[in-house]
Amino acid sequence: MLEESRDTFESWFLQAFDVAAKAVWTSYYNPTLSRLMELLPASLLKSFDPQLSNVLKLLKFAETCAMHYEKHGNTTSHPVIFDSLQRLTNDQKTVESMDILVAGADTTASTLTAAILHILPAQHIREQLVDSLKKIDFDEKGRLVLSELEKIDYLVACVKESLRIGLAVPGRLPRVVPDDPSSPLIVDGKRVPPGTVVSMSAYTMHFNEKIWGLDAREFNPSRWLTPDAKKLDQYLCTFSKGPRMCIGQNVATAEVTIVLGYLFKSFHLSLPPNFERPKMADLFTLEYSKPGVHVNFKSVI
Ligand code: HEM
Repeated sequence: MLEESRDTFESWFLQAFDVAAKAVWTSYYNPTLSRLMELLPASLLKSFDPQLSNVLKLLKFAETCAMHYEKHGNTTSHPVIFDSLQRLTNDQKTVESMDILVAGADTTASTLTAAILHILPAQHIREQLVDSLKKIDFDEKGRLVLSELEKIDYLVACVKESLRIGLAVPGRLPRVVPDDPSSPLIVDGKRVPPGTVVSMSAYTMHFNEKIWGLDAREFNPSRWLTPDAKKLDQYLCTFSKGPRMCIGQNVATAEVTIVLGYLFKSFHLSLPPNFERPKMADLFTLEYSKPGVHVNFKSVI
């Protein structure tokens, strides 16, 4: 993917995400249209919108991954997701593969964009982060070890604050109230009938001043370093909560920790003088307008 374009991060893979993301609200609010599209053959769909061919290519890619496992089994030295999906039909395996590809890419990228956007203009935060990273060194293979990075409190605080303010999935996540008389859903003293669709959002939770204080909308990693900061963890719902919460949350947190650690240890990063903040749009995941965030890199070594 990185090799596809020399000067930009454009790739068919990411274009497929853009098209799929834009279709999310159509399928939410116009389920009949999205059901109709499911019935149409791929060739016809492509003639409606040529960009859809990248989504179909992504689906094909997911199918190839699932079929590769079917034919060869696990060819790696570690467990893979398909080991746990053996009860599913081939179509279901393809959809699960697609789910993981889509769920894990833009969300993590969006969180890192938020981190860069907030850390670079705030000199005191940037300097404190760079300073905190002096506690560790690259290993003999030039890598930063995750378990060592996780011991750097200020980096961990920056990661948590990026997950909070970046809220890569900002909107409401619907749930159906179960029919369980032993544990009815009571809100403000009123019983919500079973079958009702209810939802809450990371957006309302993460900007609630009663929880985070008057600076709820500011990027302030230090809020995670106070003596009673542990209690804030329960209000961080970037990955949702409960049985359907994100299965990739540990991978995502590790990725953000490693990338921030690596970037701020290896480079002097700065925003160009004519920098303009990209616009944000809630397309189920939080997307930033093109061309994204341009950053000046200067090697530390
Ligand atoms: C910062 C990065 C990420 C964020 C903010 C995020 C957020 C979320 C949220 C809020 C949900 C719940 C959706 C709902 O309740 O309807 C979810 C589900 C999911 N996420 Fe993530 N995610 C991230 C990274 C990842 C990664 C790296 C993977 C895979 C490697 C992943 C795989 C999944 C899957 C498969 C689900 C569906 C789980 C289910 O329905 O049981 N996510 N994610």
